[in-house]
Amino acid sequence: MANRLVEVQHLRKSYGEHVAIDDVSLHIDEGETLALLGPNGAGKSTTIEILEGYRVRSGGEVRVLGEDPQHAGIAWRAALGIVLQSSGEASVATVREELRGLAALYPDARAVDEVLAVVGLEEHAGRRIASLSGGQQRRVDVAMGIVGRPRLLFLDEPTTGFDAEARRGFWALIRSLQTDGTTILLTTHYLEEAAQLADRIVVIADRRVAAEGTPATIGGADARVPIVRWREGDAVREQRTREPGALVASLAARLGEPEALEVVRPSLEDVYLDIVRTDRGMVAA
Ligand SMILES: Nc1ncnc2c1ncn2[C@@H]1O[C@H](COP(=O)(O)OP(=O)(O)OP(=O)(O)O)[C@@H](O)[C@H]1O
Repeated sequence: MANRLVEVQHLRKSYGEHVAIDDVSLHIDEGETLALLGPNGAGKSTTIEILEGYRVRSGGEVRVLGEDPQHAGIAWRAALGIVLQSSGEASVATVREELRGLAALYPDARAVDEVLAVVGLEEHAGRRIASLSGGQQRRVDVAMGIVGRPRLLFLDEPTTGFDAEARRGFWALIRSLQTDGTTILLTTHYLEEAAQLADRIVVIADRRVAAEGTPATIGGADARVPIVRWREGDAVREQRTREPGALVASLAARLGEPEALEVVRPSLEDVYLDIVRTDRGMVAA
């Protein structure tokens, strides 16, 4: 049976009168990457920071690496890698100095040069962190999260501010950590990122888990039914069908070459938006 590194049951957190999360249950098995998705303010950072031991929960059960984060000690913390949503003040130390200092605190740290190469910061190793661009500073955050060779890595919106090429590079980095067996909890607003990296996805909306599944199955089979779209006179027509080929053939028989014909398979982003809108009681577009 898979080794469960994270187990959350009926988690609840309120800030005074305001209930931020009401009933969140999820788990992560060793070696898995779980993406936690949800609209702004849904409670993703709150959930992650409770798992990291930075916030005190109001109710429910939480086990991370077998311990309750509220009472876990320094050895437990050394097994975690944490990339917070914002890193706060940028250090005046150089990238290499900062990583060396941090690596010295861990029992089995990665070599600093290896980490610099992996996050693509070799050429900037001698620069002060405060002088780097936003995307480069984010890579430093990721480097600091992985230098201790964590068993469990928390990535809270890690690629915000990355350009498209840097984001692809980051995905390659995460894949290499996955190959090494690192277990990862990721939050992101980039649905393509979740589709690329996650083994499983949990969507939080309206303070609860609204959906759970793999990138290919979340939202149910009906959410993936292809849409055939074409123009007929002035009107754009569309029809959802499990047999798009047959529909296209019948359109071609009736109309000749149909204008503006396309067959669209809903992306994870389409499915996610349906889940979130349905949860808010809105009619899915
Ligand atoms: N320290 C705090 N005090 C009061 N309310 C808070 C605090 N931290 C978060 N909240 C509230 O709790 C809710 C959940 O916030 P959280 O930051 O966990 O959401 P999120 O899903 O991470 O959002 P985003 O995608 O915007 O980062 C929000 O309504 C937020 O305003």
